[in-house]
Amino acid sequence: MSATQELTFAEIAKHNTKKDLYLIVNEKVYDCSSFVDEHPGGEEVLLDVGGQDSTEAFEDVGHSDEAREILEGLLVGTVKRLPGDPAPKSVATPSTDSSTSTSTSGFGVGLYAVILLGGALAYGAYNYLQAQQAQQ
Ligand code: HEM
Repeated sequence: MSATQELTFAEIAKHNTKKDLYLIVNEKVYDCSSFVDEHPGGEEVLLDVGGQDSTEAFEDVGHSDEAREILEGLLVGTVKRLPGDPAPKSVATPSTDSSTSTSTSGFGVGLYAVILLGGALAYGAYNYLQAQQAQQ
C-alpha cells in the first residue's frame, strides 16, 4: 500500500473496527489494525478513536519515541480535508501553562501585600506601645 495516498475524512471514518482500524495523528493516517492487540495502553482506547482524529488522545498520553517509531511504521497516507470536515486538532497548548504561572504570580503579589501590611501594623503597634510606656 502506498504511504502517499490521500484519504478523505469519510474514507478514514469507515475504518473503525478492530480488524480494520485507521487513526489520524497530526494529519497523517495510520493503519493500527495489526497493532491493536499489542498496544500497551489497551485496545479499547484505540477502538474509541478508530477512524477519527486521535492527535489529542495520542499526544496527551506523552507517548515515547519508541511509540512514535511504531506509529511511523503504520503510516498509510495523509488526510485530505474537504470543506465541512472537522478542523485539524492542534496539539500545543502553551496558553494553559502561561495562565497558570500568571495566577501563581498574582498570588505571590497578594502574599507580599499581606506580609507588608502585617509588618506595617506590627511596626505601628510597637511605636504605639513605646509611646505609651514613655508617658508613664
Ligand atoms: C497507533 C497509535 C499508537 C501507538 C503506536 C501507541 C503506542 C504505545 C506504546 C508503545 C506505549 C508504551 C509506552 C510508550 O512507549 O510510550 C503506549 C502506551 C499507552 N498508550 Fe498508546 N499508542 C497509540 C495510540 C494511543 C491512543 C490513541 C491512546 C488514547 C488514549 C493511547 C493510550 C495509551 C496509554 C493510556 C498508554 C499507557 C499505558 C500504561 O502505561 O499503562 N495510545 N502506547
